[in-house]
Amino acid sequence: MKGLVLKSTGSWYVVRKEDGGLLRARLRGKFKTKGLKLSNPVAVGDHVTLELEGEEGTAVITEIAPRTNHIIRKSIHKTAHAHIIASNIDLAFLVVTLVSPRTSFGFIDRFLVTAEAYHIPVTLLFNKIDLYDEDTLQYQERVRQMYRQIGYESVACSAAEGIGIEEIQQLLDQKVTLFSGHSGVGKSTLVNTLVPDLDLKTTEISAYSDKGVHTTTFAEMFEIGENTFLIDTPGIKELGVVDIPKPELSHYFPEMRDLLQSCRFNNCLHLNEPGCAVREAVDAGKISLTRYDSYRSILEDEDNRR
Ligand SMILES: Nc1nc2c(ncn2[C@@H]2O[C@H](COP(=O)(O)OP(=O)(O)OP(=O)(O)O)[C@@H](O)[C@H]2O)c(=O)[nH]1
Ligand SMILES: [Zn+2]
Repeated sequence: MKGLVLKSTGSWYVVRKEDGGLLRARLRGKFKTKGLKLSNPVAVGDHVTLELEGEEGTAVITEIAPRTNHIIRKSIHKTAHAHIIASNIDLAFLVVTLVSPRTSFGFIDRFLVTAEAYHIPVTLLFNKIDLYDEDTLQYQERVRQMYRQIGYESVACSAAEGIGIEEIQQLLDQKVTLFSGHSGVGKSTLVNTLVPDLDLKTTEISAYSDKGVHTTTFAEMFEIGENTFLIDTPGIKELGVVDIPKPELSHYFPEMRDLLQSCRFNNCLHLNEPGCAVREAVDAGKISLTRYDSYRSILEDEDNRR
């Protein structure tokens, strides 16, 4: 039998069967995870093979289908171990706001770099546009244009006033979509506007979780329509940590990627090296200074982490 993992509660998983019904499933014995040292071999979003066991309607997970992608959180205690937050993500929505609170470009660009490294397409959702004055609206247009030019689409929306909701619903359709963003940008409000009956489904699923067992749930997947799923990652604002060697960082900036062959040195970090094609593009206004600043700031952080 095949299934889709919707939720992990420690040793038990909530799995959606192909007929839409839910099952409680667990792993048996040791489970091989190719090369990766993981604290959890099975993640939300995994497609698994199951065998029914006993009379209680529970199942055992015997196999995990290869993942198209996955996002990881490094364990704080055991640095060698990583925790897979979710897998097989078709699209990530990054909810941002220009006011109340203001999302920094540093945060946005860091998210985009990580998503590039994970091979997850991102669409930016500029929420709370009902609060924008004329100047902010114009500023927003310039910001959206900047991201559009390098390949990131965006939607201007207001969860509070129901603006842009249909457009977002069309983008979600038939996909597994991850919702991210800083606290307070309106993720919950947006999700509740998009899927008014989600609370109901949440309750149904949590009835399956073990009572009295203390576990931390990192992610949960919700079925919000035919073949359409949404992943919520409570408490996780970023996409996790990816170790990107400094000379490779520019590969994850789409607007820099095409220029890299043109730098004089093939290990160019695009800082002060002579004959740097990226610097030339920045000076010529072809690469935005905002993005270049983010690039430099991420490079510096890499220094600090070592
Ligand atoms: N004016 C306005 N307020 C909004 C909008 N969307 C959300 N809010 C408000 O912003 C505040 C934060 O919204 P939440 O949905 O809780 O934000 P969140 O991103 O889920 O925050 P966390 O749960 O902390 O991650 C609430 O007071 C919402 O009512 C919007 O489109 N316009
Ligand atoms: Zn260069």
